Amino acid sequence: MSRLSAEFTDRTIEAHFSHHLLPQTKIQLRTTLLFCAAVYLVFAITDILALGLTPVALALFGCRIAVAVVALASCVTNHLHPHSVGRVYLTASITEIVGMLAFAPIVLARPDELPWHSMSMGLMVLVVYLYIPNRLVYALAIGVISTLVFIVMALLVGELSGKEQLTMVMLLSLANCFGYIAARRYSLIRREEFRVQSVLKNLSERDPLTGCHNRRYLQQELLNMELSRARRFRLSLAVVACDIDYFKSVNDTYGHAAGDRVLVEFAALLRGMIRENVDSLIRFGGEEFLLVLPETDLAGAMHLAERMRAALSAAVTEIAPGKTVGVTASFGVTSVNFASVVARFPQEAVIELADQLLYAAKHDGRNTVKALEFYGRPGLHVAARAAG
Ligand SMILES: Nc1nc2c(ncn2[C@@H]2O[C@H](COP(=O)(O)OP(=O)(O)OP(=O)(O)O)[C@@H](O)[C@H]2O)c(=O)[nH]1
Repeated sequence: MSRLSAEFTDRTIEAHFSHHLLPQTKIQLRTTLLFCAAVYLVFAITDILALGLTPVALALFGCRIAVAVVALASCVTNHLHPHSVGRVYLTASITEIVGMLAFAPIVLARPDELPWHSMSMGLMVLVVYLYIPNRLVYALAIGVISTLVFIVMALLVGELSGKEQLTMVMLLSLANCFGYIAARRYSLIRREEFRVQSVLKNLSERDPLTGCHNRRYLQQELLNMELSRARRFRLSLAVVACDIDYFKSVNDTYGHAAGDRVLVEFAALLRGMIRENVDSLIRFGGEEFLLVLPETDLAGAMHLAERMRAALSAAVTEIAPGKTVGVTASFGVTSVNFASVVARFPQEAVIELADQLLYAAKHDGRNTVKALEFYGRPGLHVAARAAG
């Protein structure tokens, strides 16, 4: 993580983190902006008390209304673009800048009350760092620049003694320092929590040897999610079960470490042939893997399985310098087309069929692909029929 900006140095991880927090961030932004806008308007009372109901006080009220309108527009923009993280930061920054700009005429119109204005400025700076959700670097830039502008203005128009000027500068500098340090600490803690959560999630969902998803993830999340999606949009979903042939003899002949190497290479070969972020590869157990292929019909899945089978039988794994081993695999392929299948069935039924086909391929001499389409009948009757 970057020490200055308190963000992940890897932009992809940072984007993932921001999207993960987006719903919470938006609620926080809306609440804070509306609250700050209300406070800004209520403080018009101080203008009227200081200046009376004069045109200047009314002009200042206009500035306050402008801040409230920008805050409201920010909330509406974020509501209309629910998935944009960039827009959240942009609207937060614009509102902060407008809020700071609108403070300038108030200070200029009421120069006698500079100590109070300094206090308000300190509070506004803390709000920028700690309460309005924004990137820390933007908050830092807005906090520091507006503080400098305020100090210059105060020195030019105010009639503070040297001692008071020094106190004001010190207090506002401290507000910036404490605001930045606290916001940075908070930002780092939240990212560390996210990192730990991601590591734990990864550990519970992935197989440590091959990096593939594990059976638990398949059964508790993935398959259910993909089946529901395919059913909702009336799409095809294919499942391919594959298992290395005579894998026990690899272990027995070359040792367990060589067997592990073969498993890793096998998984890498399968992973290299599927669509990134669309298809999923699961280590189902031992040397058996499962592929879940959304929007894929039986012919497409069979074609892919056949390409995988051929690629594997042509490949070799280096298990020691200069020593290679070649393996083959058997494949069971099934697909369900929700454009025609309306019956509900337990998710295990698709895996069971792919598994049965895999063992049929083993019986048929191994290094082969067996495929059947899976379909259901009304009344929860589930059956399978051969493709084509
Ligand atoms: N090296 C290694 N071996 C494993 C792992 N998981 C399971 N195995 C081995 O995989 C082998 C599976 O053997 P079998 O179920 O008899 O299957 P096979 O020898 O591949 O025979 P067929 O599947 O019938 O072609 C066993 O020897 C297991 O110990 C693993 O993570 N690493």
